Amino acid sequence: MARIHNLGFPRIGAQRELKFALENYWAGDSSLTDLQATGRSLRAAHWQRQAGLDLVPVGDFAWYDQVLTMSATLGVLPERAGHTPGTAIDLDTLFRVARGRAQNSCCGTNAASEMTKWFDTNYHYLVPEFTENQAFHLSYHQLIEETREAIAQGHNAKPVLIGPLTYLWLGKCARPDADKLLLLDDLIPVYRQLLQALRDAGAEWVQMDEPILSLDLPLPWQQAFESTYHRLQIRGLQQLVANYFGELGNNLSVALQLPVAGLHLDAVRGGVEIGRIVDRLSPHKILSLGIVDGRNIWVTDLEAALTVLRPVAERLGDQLWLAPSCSLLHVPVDLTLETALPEDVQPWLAFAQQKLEELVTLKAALAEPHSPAVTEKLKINRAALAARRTSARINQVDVQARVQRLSSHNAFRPTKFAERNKLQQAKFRLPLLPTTTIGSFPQTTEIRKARRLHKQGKLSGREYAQLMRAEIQHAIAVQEKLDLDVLVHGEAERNDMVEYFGEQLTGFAFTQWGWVQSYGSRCVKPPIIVGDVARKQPITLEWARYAQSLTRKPVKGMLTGPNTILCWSFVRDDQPRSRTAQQLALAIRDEVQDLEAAGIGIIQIDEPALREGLPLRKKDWTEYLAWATHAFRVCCAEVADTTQIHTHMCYAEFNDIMDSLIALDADVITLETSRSQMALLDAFEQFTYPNQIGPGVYDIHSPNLPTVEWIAELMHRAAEKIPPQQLWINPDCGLKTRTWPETEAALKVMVRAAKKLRNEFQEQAPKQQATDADAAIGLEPA
Ligand SMILES: CN1c2c(nc(N)[nH]c2=O)NC[C@@H]1CNc1ccc(C(=O)N[C@@H](CCC(=O)N[C@@H](CCC(=O)N[C@@H](CCC(=O)O)C(=O)O)C(=O)O)C(=O)O)cc1
Ligand SMILES: N[C@@H](CCS)C(=O)O
Ligand SMILES: [Zn+2]
Repeated sequence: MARIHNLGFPRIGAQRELKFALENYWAGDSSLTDLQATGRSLRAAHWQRQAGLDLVPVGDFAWYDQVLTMSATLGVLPERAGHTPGTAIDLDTLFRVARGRAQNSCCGTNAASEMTKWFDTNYHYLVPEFTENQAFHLSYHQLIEETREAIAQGHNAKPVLIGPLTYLWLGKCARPDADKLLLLDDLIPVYRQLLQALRDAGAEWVQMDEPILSLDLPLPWQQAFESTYHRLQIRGLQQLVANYFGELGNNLSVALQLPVAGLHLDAVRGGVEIGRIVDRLSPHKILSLGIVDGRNIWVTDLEAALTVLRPVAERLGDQLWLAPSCSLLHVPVDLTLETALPEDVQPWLAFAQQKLEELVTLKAALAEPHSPAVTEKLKINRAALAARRTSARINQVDVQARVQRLSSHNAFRPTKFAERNKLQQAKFRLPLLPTTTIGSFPQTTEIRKARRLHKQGKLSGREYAQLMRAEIQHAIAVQEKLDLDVLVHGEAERNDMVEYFGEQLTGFAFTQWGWVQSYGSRCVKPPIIVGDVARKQPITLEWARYAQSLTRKPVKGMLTGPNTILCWSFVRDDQPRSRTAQQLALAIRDEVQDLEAAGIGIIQIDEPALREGLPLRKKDWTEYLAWATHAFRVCCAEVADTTQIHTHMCYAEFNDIMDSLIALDADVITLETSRSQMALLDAFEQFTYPNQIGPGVYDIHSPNLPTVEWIAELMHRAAEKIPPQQLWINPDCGLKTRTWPETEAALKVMVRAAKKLRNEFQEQAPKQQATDADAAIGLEPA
């Protein structure tokens, strides 16, 4: 009989219990003992929820991030966080690595570790930092202790580890050209030590996550797999190597030849490979099929799944395991908590809990296909799928016709940037190195409370709008006082940059408890794209108009781009993503045009998820980038030459998509660059990026205050790569997670640095160059 297991359960808690426990602890409002008690009770509850499975995961619980836990386990923490190599690690050290340490603490400041996207998800991990002579030591025992904890509670515990090759791949070396594979020899003995300890704690199986098997790997990395896993064999412990997020592709032979007891495949994204793998699987090896989608929230088509599974079960018998395609970290916990979803939509959905129940049904259906319970479950599933297929909620003929008309033109702005730039400079008359921010200002407790009361009906629409207008007024006043050049309204009215837009569009559904961890204690509640998308009414217009009415300086209109709405929502799976992106683009275009007509001359269309949406395999890039950049251009192709379009991106590497960034043809792009100390700009230099760039000059995730000297240093580095006439000065990203005092203090420093640099750059420039530059930025020649 097939066995069922899970790759990972969401740790944050159905009601974000871990988030609140962490934030209380960090604020000094609760003790470490309280925090640990919350952790223990969440783990126990989550294992209990999974008790119907044959094996439950351990190690999916992390205090901040599972990659950080692995780094701590292996003793790979930066010394600046107070870690002495070779010594045991405590939770506070872990948090210092993740969050940095503010200036006012007793021991100076330290920068947080860099955070970046976990494959193509909206989850962010902390990048392991390898030193020149990195040594590894088993330094942190959370996984071992939790394995004992689960076993003591009567569970068949399967510890989950990030495999050594994926772990190395995710990290960065002090010397960027260093060969990380050289670290393997020292790393493997510590993995062995860990595996032995897990076996001694009572584990029979471990899951070694190696999702880099979904990537195009260089040959030495492919070759390293077999010998690594040979060296990791431990008597009495069976290993399941798990690949997810894609097909194995040209890593298929590598995976099949691994000297391990089992292999997990992402059968949702890599379903085409099942036949080939079953045919070549060594006898006695376990094949775990990730048949239930761990990345989306639609119910599984159980009949279709069984059609795939039956012949495999026939061939493999007990050696077949069933699982979700990947960890359920990326979906909300429990659909049964939802009380406000449309009645017809609810049966179409499955969250983590329901996905595990689907596995139970699939197992039963393979074992006893004709049992009344199975027949009933399949009947309910069929009915849900049929109702969704034929629902009137899905189709809007006029939206589809509009998209149809769109597909034929490429949506480039007719006038070249160089010409637009002159016109825009003449209009806005901005100084050299204009200053701006990325959009959001602090989302204070008062703002969130007001929104909660409004949602509960305890604060009227008028009262709520009044409070939000007061926030806008405050944000504008602060920015004027700081003497920023291009202002923003501050996004006070938005719960989230994606959910907020979804709420104003047709075709979306929303959850109350559908929280998914984004990083650390921060969560998002992705809206669900159920049907065709269109704008119901203007979305941001009144807020933007109000903000602009308060100042003579330009206020940027602030929109979320179609690709980002797509990536950060749960998307429909009944049409190509590209078509949904086109529908979203038309909706955003309507908003852009309304803003322009209302006199908003600068409009930012955020696309931080453009890079995240990139397929993991290069062969799929061209097609994606063509439709994604097209969707962006659709939003702004028809604005006047004098309307300045900004875009913003964060948490991404851009080297490999520079052509596409250029193809967006935004007048200004603002980027997160401070943590890489402007290294991200190398690609912009190399490709002679033609338009304007605002490289982020300070990290908004840290409460650490930047200094004028540090910002000046970064901007000097930027100016070595990009002519100063093309540069803006801004923070890395939005300021919603900061407090007002931190925000004002940091921006004050930023503006001071900008003024200092302006003088410097203007003095340094040779006369002729200065004249050209002045003309380019709209100043009268001297
Ligand atoms: C830019 N980023 C974003 C990503 N994805 C998005 N969908 N949105 C993004 O902005 N991915 C990449 C990055 C990730 N960065 C962040 C940064 C900050 C957060 C964050 O702060 N999340 C909040 C939740 C935000 C939200 O939706 N708020 C709602 C509901 C607030 C709430 O919890 N209400 C409570 C009551 C609170 C009270 O009374 O004080 C309740 O309803 O019970 C809102 O503002 O209305 C978080 O708290 O984690 C996320 C990603
Ligand atoms: N405008 C958004 C972008 C975040 S990526 C903000 O400022 O929060
Ligand atoms: Zn950002």
